[in-house]
Amino acid sequence: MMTFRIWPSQRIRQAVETGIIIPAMPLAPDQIQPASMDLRIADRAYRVPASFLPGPHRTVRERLTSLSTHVLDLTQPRVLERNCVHIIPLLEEIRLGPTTSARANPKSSSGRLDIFVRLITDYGTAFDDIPEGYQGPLFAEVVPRSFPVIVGRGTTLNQIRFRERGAGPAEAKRTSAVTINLQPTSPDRIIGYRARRAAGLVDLAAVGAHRRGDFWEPLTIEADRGDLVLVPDEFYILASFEDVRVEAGEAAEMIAYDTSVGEARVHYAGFLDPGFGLPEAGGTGSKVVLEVRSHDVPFLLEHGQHVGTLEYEPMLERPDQLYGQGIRSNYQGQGLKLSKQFR
Ligand SMILES: Nc1ccn([C@H]2C[C@H](O)[C@@H](COP(=O)(O)OP(=O)(O)OP(=O)(O)O)O2)c(=O)n1
Repeated sequence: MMTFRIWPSQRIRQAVETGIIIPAMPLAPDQIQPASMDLRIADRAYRVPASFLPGPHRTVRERLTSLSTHVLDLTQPRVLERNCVHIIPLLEEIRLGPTTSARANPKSSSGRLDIFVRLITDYGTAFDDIPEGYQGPLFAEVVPRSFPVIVGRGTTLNQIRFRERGAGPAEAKRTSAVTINLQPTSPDRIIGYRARRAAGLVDLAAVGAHRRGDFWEPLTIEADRGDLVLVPDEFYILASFEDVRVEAGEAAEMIAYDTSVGEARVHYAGFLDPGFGLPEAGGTGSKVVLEVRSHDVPFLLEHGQHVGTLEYEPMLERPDQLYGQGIRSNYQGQGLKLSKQFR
């Protein structure tokens, strides 16, 4: 029998002190979150013609030697262009013990900006999954989809969660359904946003500095309508119908419901912190943001359609800080919210 438990913030901090996590530069404030650590991009971005996995016999650097076509120096702010694949070494290396594995996911802000981000490891055969005992560097594959973005050394695009295997009775994961809201909940009747084509650059460091109307078209809906036709390949930000609540002793991950049926992909950011949506951490009424795209054909999305499932996992210990409590938390208590770069 085996149990799996997620490392809380204090355990992650300890792992930095004991050399399990090796940052190339001192950690940034707020880098350690209640159940995850933000990963920072390092000095260079390698343009490659296509996404890849190194496979069991090669390191990422070996693969880059033959695939890289151009190198961007990230010691100065640089533009990552839309639909170009970049491989970027991260400032954090890890030396996991034999009972620790890890999983990465885009940060909520990356998802909301339609930046496709996946983690790659040496000898990796899957994206975002780091096997038990992995020792080595970490890389991010980064593809901005809707907007070109400005990044530089230290920008955080994805995050890592550590999972400890232990003895004990296996527990079934608690799950809950996430459905789409297409009913107006505010006087402006806005239920979502569609990314504008040919908008400007988004500077990821410039929080609150971008006018939302320049980048996003608001979508309003009549109370008696309850559906929305998704135009193929357009990007939409919508919100869940459900208020979400993650208890202090658990963390959650959002999994796409069924990518073959639901043309609405819930694809990107999926980690929810302990305390997200908890009333005592200021989270009453927190919704999850759903990043939606239709492929190939126009698709009729309906109010209440099941698009994702939240899987809850126990923490190893209660984290010493919860989401929304004394830490920079941009999305606690949110309804429908664009990424923090927009005002
Ligand atoms: N699709 C998603 C994914 C996450 N969240 C919420 C739950 C998370 O606990 C919270 C913060 O997620 P991240 O840490 O990934 O977000 P950022 O680091 O971008 O923002 P913050 O500065 O608030 O930490 O956002 C959400 O509403 N919708």
